[in-house]
Amino acid sequence: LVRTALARRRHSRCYLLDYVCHRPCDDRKVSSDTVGRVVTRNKRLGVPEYRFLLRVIVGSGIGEESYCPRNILECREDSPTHQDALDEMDALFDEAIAELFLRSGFAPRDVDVLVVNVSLFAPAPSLASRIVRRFGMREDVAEYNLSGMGCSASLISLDLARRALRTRPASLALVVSSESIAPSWYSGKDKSMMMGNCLFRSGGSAVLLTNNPSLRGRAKMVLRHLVRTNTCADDEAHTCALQREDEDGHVGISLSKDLPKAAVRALTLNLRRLARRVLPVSELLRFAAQYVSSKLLSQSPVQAKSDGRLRKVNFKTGVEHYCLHPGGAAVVKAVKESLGLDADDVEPALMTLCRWGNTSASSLWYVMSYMEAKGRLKKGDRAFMLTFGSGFKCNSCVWEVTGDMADKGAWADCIDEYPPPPEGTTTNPYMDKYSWVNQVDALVL
Ligand SMILES: CC(C)(COP(=O)(O)OP(=O)(O)OC[C@H]1O[C@@H](n2cnc3c(N)ncnc32)[C@H](O)[C@@H]1OP(=O)(O)O)[C@@H](O)C(=O)NCCC(=O)NCCSC(=O)CC(=O)O
Repeated sequence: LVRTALARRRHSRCYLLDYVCHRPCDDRKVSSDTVGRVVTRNKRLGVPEYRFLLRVIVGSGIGEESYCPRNILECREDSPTHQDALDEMDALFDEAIAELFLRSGFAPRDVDVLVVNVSLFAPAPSLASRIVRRFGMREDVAEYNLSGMGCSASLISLDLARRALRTRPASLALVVSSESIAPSWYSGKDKSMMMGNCLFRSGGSAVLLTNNPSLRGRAKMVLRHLVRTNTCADDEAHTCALQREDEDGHVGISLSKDLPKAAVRALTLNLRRLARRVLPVSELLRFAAQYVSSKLLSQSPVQAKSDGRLRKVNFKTGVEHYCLHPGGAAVVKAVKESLGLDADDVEPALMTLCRWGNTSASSLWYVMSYMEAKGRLKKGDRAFMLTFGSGFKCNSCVWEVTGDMADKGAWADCIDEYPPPPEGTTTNPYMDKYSWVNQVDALVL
């Protein structure tokens, strides 16, 4: 009985064997010139919208090297075809999944579980079926396809994959996360919906997991905890990232100004459940003692707020690295403040925004890859992954590094260029080219 229990426990572990972040072809890069052309050919927009877009894209910190689908480069953002959406996905499959098999030495027929998440594109047959066919996977592969689950879906897929593995001893799972940008360009002039065009870019990730104890020695990390939280029942939270039509009938994703606030609320709920599993007893006791003493002293909320330590656990006692969803500069800043992090902790998320943009569900794997490429992840370290997504959802997990993590991955040719020199010593390419919109009289154009 003991032996069976131990074997079951061993097989319930979830190891990360390897992962690949998609690097689209160089000719799909979105330079500031490209953005200028896309914006000015939209005849619905005028100087007030140009000024807004300039402010948002400069504030987002996105550089010159993120990627978009070909239909946008070919001036067809307003009339995408079904094939455009399929092409964007196929480019991810053919590059990232193929590289993952090549690097890991596993064959497509070794895969027992396949989970795919892409929010805004759900063709029939599914994208999961498309991958099975494209790579010639086995007839009995358990395939799952998730859509409409937003930017936090990669951890939902991870959760699904690890649960599916539990019923299949010594198996392999492939998790593919992406977002479909090709059919999702917003052409109207509602500010909350124009923001998405500035933030979201093409990307994707392919992640190989196993519960096979004999592969433990080849694993990069082991999954220690995963917690999923949603605030979907709250109206404000539910509508803060919402696909809808504007008043002229243009469809897009509207992002509310309250989104960072909703993210912090969902994060608080998530941490309530995660903290007790991750933090050392000494930190939990310290927090409990301070909480009780602040209650006994009937400390006013103002006093309590002025000394953040009274109210917050020190998360750094439980994890060393922060792999935060790069939803936008304001989202990263809100998380930084509520977790008491420093500039080093949020650098991987901000650099991911700068180089790749917000690639939705796959974003956090680019953040992990940045940390790995910088040589930050050492054996025994724990990395906290935190995602937010429409719903509203906050999902998090903690990995422990068990193997060598020294791959430069998608950052191979550029990791030394990040972080760029501090603001003030360089100029923003968008400001350089388009600051004139802040000077011209709206009536002149
Ligand atoms: C866009 C920004 C980078 C801009 O930052 P800045 O510091 O430069 O400036 P700022 O915040 O003052 O905003 C600049 C101008 O935009 C306006 N503004 C800001 N947010 C807005 C919104 N949601 N809707 C409409 N307008 C908005 C401000 O009022 C201001 O206009 P004015 O000058 O007129 O006052 C930041 O605001 C940001 O990161 N916002 C959060 C983005 C977000 O929601 N990301 C989540 C994506 S969803 C996701 O990742 C998950 C998922 O989809 O599932």
